This record gives sequence, C-alpha cells and structure tokens, in this order.
Amino acid sequence: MSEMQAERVEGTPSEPVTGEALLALKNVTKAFGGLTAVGDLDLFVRPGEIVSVIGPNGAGKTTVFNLITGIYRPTKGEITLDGTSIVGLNPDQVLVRGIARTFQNIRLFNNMTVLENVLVGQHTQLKASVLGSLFRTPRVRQEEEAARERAIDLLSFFGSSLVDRQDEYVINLSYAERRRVEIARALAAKPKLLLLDEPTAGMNEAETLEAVGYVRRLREELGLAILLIEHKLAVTMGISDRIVVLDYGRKIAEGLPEEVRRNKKVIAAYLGQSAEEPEQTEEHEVK
Ligand SMILES: Nc1ncnc2c1ncn2[C@@H]1O[C@H](COP(=O)(O)OP(=O)(O)OP(=O)(O)O)[C@@H](O)[C@H]1O
Repeated sequence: MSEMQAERVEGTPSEPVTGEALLALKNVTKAFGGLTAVGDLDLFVRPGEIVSVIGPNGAGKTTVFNLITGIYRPTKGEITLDGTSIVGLNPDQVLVRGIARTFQNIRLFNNMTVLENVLVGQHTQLKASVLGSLFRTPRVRQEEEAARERAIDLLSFFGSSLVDRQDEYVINLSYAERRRVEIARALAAKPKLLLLDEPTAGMNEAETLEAVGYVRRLREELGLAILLIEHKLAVTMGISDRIVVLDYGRKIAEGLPEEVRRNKKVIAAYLGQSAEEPEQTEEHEVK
C-alpha cells in the first residue's frame, strides 16, 4: 500500500463535492445518558454506491441505522438526504423521502402471506382516501390491482420461487427466503437508498453467495445506493465500494476493502490478534 493510500484510509476520505452525496452524516453524535453510542461521525453515501459499516459488537452500527431512519434523533450533528436535512422526521417520513431498511432480526408480519407483506410496504405509495377504501370504488380497485402487480414484480426480482409462494404465510418460508421478502417489502417504498442490517445473518454459504448476488443486482439493475452492516468479512470485502469501520462509536478507518483489510487500527480493533499485522499493540490506543 502506498503512503498516500495509507494516509487516506486512516484520515477522512475524500469528501464528496457539494451535491454529490445522496446521504451525508456530518459530525453526528448520539449519547444515551453517559454513553456515547456514536461520536462525531462523518459518513456519506454517493448515488449507486455500496458502503459497508463494520465494527465489533456494540460499536454503534445499529445506532447509525436508527439515526438515519428517524428512530433516534441525533444529540448533535446533521443528516441530509439529497442535501436536505432529515433530522426530526419520523421513520415513515424518512421512508417517503427515499430511505428504506431491513432489520437485524427480520421484521415481517408472520400472520400475513408473502404478497400481503410486500403490499404493506407500498402503503406510502397508495393514494386512495379512507372513504374510497371503505366503499371500494373502481379507482380503489384499480389501485389495489396495480399494487398487487407491482408486489409480484418485486418478488420476481428474486426469481420465480417467491412468486410461486406468494400466498404462503411467511412463517412457512426459510430464513433466507424471509430475508428476500423483507427486501422486496423495502423496495415497495421505491427507495433511493437501502439500509441492510446484516443481510446474510443466519444464512449458509450457498444462501450467502446468493444474497451477495442480489445485493449487487439491487445496485446494478435498480440503481440503488446501499448502506449495509455485515459481520461476515468475506461478504463485506467482496461487495463494498467503500468500508467505514467503527469502534466504540468512533470512525477509526475508512477506505477501499483492500485498504481497510490492511489497516492496523482495524486489525487491532476488529479482526483480532490473529490477524497478520505484527505491531498491533500500539494501535490499541485509538480506542
Ligand atoms: N436505546 C439505547 N439505550 C441505551 N444504550 C443503547 C441504546 N441503543 C444502543 N445502546 C448502546 O450503544 C452502543 C452501540 O450499540 P449498537 O447496537 O449501535 O452497536 P452495534 O455495533 O450495532 O452492535 P452489534 O454488532 O452487537 O449489533 C452499545 O453500547 C449499546 O449498548
């Protein structure tokens, strides 16, 4: 690795020029009482970029997702989407603005079918009035039919298996299939940015490979920007344009996968002592 690359990865990476970032966190802090879960975080995602957030347990990754999606309000700092602040919006409003997410523990309605779960994801898109829905006017019926067709189309992103099982209760699906339904539901809101919280958790190797394939396709075919939390390093390294590493709520490194993999602070904090670098101990001071 050249000196210049080492400098870049350990410092702040090249900032996007004004207007280039889709999502930008500036100096974001979230404190829970005396605990700083996220501290002074700068993070950005460009349109069409796949960015991973990694770090040890408790590093603040999920808190970052909760801050972006309006579950938490930052104690300090600014979060913008397309240059406009989204701080103070509730999760539904953030979704309407174009940020959808999946959860570490899949959150689907188990007492609903595959299709119904995806239809629920479209609620931000529907225009029918309450009265119209009550009396099932032709316009409402038309809208429902269009929503159904679109939901099936979203399921077909993952091939024919979910389309074939659209009337199955999600509880009867495999874990990997449920993850796909959750993504289809997120897509139903027509997001620009998708936040995936451990998209391959609980999957075997074949399912993981498949998941990596469709995450890439989400960008390539749907033009989505993706921010993901992922514990499997092989997945993160293979899929990301850029990786942001958190430790105790602070960003300790950022860069291309290959740069991050060799970064001493990352090795010390995240990859553990078994990783290759010899001079790890002095890097512990970054904590
Ligand atoms: N609502 C909350 N109230 C108090 N502390 C919280 C809250 N949410 C998170 N924390 C704390 O903030 C820190 C960061 O937690 P967070 O869940 O964001 O980490 P993480 O990197 O996602 O961890 P993991 O990989 O285990 O999911 C932890 O110390 C956690 O205990």
